[in-house]
Amino acid sequence: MTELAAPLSFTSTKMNLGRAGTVEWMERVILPCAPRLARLSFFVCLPYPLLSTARELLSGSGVGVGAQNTWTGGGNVTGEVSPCLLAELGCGHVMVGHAERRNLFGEDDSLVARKAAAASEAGLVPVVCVGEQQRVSTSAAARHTARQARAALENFAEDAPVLVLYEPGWAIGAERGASPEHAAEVLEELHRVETRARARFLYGGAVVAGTYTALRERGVWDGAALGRAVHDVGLLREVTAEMLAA
Ligand SMILES: O=C[C@H](O)COP(=O)(O)O
Repeated sequence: MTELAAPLSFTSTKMNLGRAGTVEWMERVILPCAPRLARLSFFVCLPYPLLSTARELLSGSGVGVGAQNTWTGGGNVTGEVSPCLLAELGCGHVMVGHAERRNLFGEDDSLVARKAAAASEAGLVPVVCVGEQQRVSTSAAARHTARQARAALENFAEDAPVLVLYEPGWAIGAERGASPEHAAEVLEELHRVETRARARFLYGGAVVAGTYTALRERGVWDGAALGRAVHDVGLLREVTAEMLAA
């Protein structure tokens, strides 16, 4: 069994906070929790225009900065942001293939694969997001998710680090996330198709205190992505304490 010293965690603010809101949130929630967040190798994925501000604010805190999306390289693509620029701006990670991008912009596995490869070549760690959009049976979810991961990482460098985030679309913002049993079966399938030594597996979707422990009891999860759990300092302390103790 693969064991990690401490689980990994991150969050994405999506488009929910402007500049002032992001600064306020970081000062009120992230910086006070920074010592424990650093133990979780925590990073925040932000809209492009806020990356430099965040880098400055979080400098020396141990909390990293990541992007929510990227493109497949550089060149003449109006309106996109290359992974090389993200690396230059100090990002360590970039999300690719989030459920919302697949849903709203029709991003498919082939595009996600090209983005992941380009991100990795630029020195970023891609967070490859996979998961069923609608509620389906556990076996169907496992097959679907494993197929997405296989396609996204088919030509990915064998020795490069990658985070695979299982985040079922239906669990995002839902009252409850996937049951540990459901997630465990999906994870098992993900481990079967993705065997790179430096691949790490995270769960996301309605994560609360207790989620990570319940998942860990049923499989080798390397961490969890936090959404609503990062809105409030008390909640974040609770969830991260539980993760560090798991
Ligand atoms: O994109 C997914 C979110 O980060 C999950 O958010 P949530 O934990 O509030 O459901």
